[in-house]
Amino acid sequence: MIEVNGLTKRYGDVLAVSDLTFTVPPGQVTGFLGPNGAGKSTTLRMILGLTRPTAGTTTVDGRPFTQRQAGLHHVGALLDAGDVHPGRSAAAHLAALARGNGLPRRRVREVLDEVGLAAVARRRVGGFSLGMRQRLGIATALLGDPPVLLFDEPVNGLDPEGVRWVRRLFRRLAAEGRTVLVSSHLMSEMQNTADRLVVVGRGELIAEETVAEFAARGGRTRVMVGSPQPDRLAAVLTDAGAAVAAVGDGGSAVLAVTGLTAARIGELAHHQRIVLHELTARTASLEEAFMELTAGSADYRAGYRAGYRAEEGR
Ligand SMILES: Nc1ncnc2c1ncn2[C@@H]1O[C@H](COP(=O)(O)OP(=O)(O)OP(=O)(O)O)[C@@H](O)[C@H]1O
Repeated sequence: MIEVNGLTKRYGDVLAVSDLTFTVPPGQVTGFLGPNGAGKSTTLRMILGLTRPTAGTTTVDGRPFTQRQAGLHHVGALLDAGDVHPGRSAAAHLAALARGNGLPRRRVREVLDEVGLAAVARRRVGGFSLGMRQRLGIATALLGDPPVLLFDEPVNGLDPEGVRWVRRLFRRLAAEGRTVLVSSHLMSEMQNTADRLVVVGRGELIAEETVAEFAARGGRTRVMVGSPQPDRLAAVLTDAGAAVAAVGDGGSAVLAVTGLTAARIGELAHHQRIVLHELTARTASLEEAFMELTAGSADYRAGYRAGYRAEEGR
């Protein structure tokens, strides 16, 4: 179990992490999601005691990680896959870590097998692809057979087969009762892997919930409405309580409307004698729900009043 309490990190004017509180329970995969720069890496580094918090605390199984004597036995982490001496072989890199942490030599062979690098164990890491480096980073995290595992963007550089493999690995580690925290900036990577999500944006906690709860949020429907009279229509719909955003770039204006059914929008338009060219209900994907959540969907209403808020794509 990882507990993060009121965690804050300031770099000069930048508030990288702001009063963050969440827990990561054992036996589950927790996705740590947020756009680039949201503060995920900084948080992981603070959990590991590599970065000192400006305020707040983090504990691993009840104690600050820095108070743990045998680090790799307690927490395994993949932070930066590039952080390996390029002249060393994968086996030599892992053997040095095993020695330094009092781990049996056989663990090197076991984790190399586990991550599929046994055949290239003697090759210099400098010649490894990004995907192979990620696998080596995962092997390093597994080396001490720890109950708590942190992975920072582990899927970067992996091919589709690698992505499937890493998903199965995380699920198995959680099924063994371990605490697994995996950061990503893509919802699509997490929706088939994680049980729970901790979502951050601009250093702040946005949501902490199960993927099922998040999916319910993602299942929200919005209605795409095309009209040659978008300004009047948008005013009518916002007055009726809807959130309205403009979609696309010119041509026939299309509004993305949430908070009213397609039938109600049609009735309102008819009542106000506003012409409609399109009226289509769309269910948002989880990725869209995530983007909307992290972009601050509350801006939609204000966004319309200040002029349309342009959205990309549909
Ligand atoms: N050592 C540092 N000095 C100054 N600013 C930093 C430092 N480390 C991080 N930051 C800033 O803190 C913020 C959060 O960065 P962080 O790397 O934790 O985010 P992230 O969610 O991991 O993003 P990414 O997915 O891009 O890695 C960013 O604005 C970043 O520029």
